Amino acid sequence: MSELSQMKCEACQAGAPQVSDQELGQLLSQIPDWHTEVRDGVMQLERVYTFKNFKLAWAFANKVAELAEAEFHHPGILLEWGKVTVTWWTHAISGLHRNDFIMAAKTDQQLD
Ligand SMILES: C[C@H](O)[C@H](O)[C@H]1CNC2=NC(N)=NC(=O)C2=N1
Repeated sequence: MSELSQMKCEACQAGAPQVSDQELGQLLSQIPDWHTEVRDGVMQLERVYTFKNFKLAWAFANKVAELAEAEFHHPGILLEWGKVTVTWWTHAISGLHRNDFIMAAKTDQQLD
C-alpha cells in the first residue's frame, strides 16, 4: 500500500502550481501501473482496469465515483464491457497536481 493512498487531497484552486518535472518522476514511480497522457495540452494520469464482465467493471466504476465524491476530486471514468479507464487531472490548473497522484493510488485500493 503506497503512502500516497494514505494522504488526503488538499483544496486546490486556479493558480495552484502543477507538479514539477522532478516531482512528476518521483510521484509516477509510486504508481507504476499508471501512465501519463497529454490531451489538448493537459497532462493526465491514466490506467485501464480489466474485468471478467460488465457487471464487475460497473461495480468498480461505482466505487471510484464514490471515492471521488468523498474527496471532492473527480476523474474521467470510461465504463465498457470488461474495462474501466480512469483518468485523473486537476481541471482548475489544467494539469497534474499532487492530488491526482493521491487519487490514483486510492483508485488502485478500490480493487481490494
Ligand atoms: C467547481 C470545481 O469543479 C470543484 O471545485 C472541484 C470538483 N472536482 C474537481 N476535480 C478535478 N479533477 N479537478 C478540479 O479542479 C475539481 N474541482
